[in-house]
Amino acid sequence: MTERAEIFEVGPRDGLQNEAAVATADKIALVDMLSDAGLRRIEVTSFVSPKWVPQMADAAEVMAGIRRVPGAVYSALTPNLRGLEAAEAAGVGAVAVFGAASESFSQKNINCSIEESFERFQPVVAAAGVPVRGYISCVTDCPYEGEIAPEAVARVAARLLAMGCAEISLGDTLGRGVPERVDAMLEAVLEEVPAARLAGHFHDTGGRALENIRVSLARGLRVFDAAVGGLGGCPYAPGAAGNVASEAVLELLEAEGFETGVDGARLSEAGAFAKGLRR
Ligand SMILES: CC(=O)SCCNC(=O)CCNC(=O)[C@H](O)C(C)(C)COP(=O)(O)OP(=O)(O)OC[C@H]1O[C@@H](n2cnc3c(N)ncnc32)[C@H](O)[C@@H]1OP(=O)(O)O
Ligand SMILES: CC(=O)CC(=O)O
Repeated sequence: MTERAEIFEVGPRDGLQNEAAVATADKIALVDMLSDAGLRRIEVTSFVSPKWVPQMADAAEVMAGIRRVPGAVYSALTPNLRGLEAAEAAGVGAVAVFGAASESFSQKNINCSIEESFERFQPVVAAAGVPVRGYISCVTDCPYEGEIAPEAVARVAARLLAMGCAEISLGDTLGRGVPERVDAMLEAVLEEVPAARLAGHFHDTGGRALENIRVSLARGLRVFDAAVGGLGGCPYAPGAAGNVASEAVLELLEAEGFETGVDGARLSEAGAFAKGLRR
């Protein structure tokens, strides 16, 4: 039997959170195209402060407008209880808390230390009526601190797992990760979290994202975050390029013999549409 691997589509959220003035109707159309392409986990938006990320201010409207395909899970970022309540009212199928392995990035992105972030996330995980994903940003490099030690990532991963996160996504936020350091980071994290509970989240600033995915596959990971059209970036990670393109990840996974359930032609159409949303 063919082994499965999954593309976790983050284009509508990570892809568009850095793009000014994308119309709500276009965000909805993009999510619908991704559903039609066969993606079964789509991160639609973020219930965050509109002062921090104004691009996601229409989160509830986007959630209300999308066509929900049976079997597909539509999720959102929720940094605190307020975000969780709004997300659940909007009918999300899953949520995500997002921390970091770098103190400076944690402060810049969510305005608190790593330890304080656990205190904020704990009630979100406890109260959530849907599965909670835990992101860790800066798993190899931080835009403010440089290289991050694998052990720092493993410590955060262990805390998120113990808290009750269903899955932990390892984010190379800056997109400067190289296979050797990604492999060392994974070796440390796998001491704390089994591969079946991990996802790889690679930006592609340095052009090594696909190699980093290969290394992750060899370590047993089978879920990879990607953004259609290679859109993306974080407002608090200056210099970071987009997420690895979903189209490129699909090509890699198919070449490696994995079944994904994604229709490449429809994904390409969604990619062309997504690229047209860039300013
Ligand atoms: C690597 C990545 O790509 S991660 C994703 C990109 N980054 C992000 O989305 C970061 C988003 N960050 C944030 O939204 C903020 O840092 C927060 C909400 C997490 C924390 O900010 P803080 O200022 O510490 O929170 P605090 O509770 O004091 O609230 C600040 C303001 O935001 C509002 N707010 C807080 N949480 C939310 C929320 N979930 N939804 C909407 N508004 C919110 C508050 O009402 C307050 O508004 P006011 O200034 O008008 O009174
Ligand atoms: C939450 C994320 O988007 C993860 C990252 O890029 O660090």
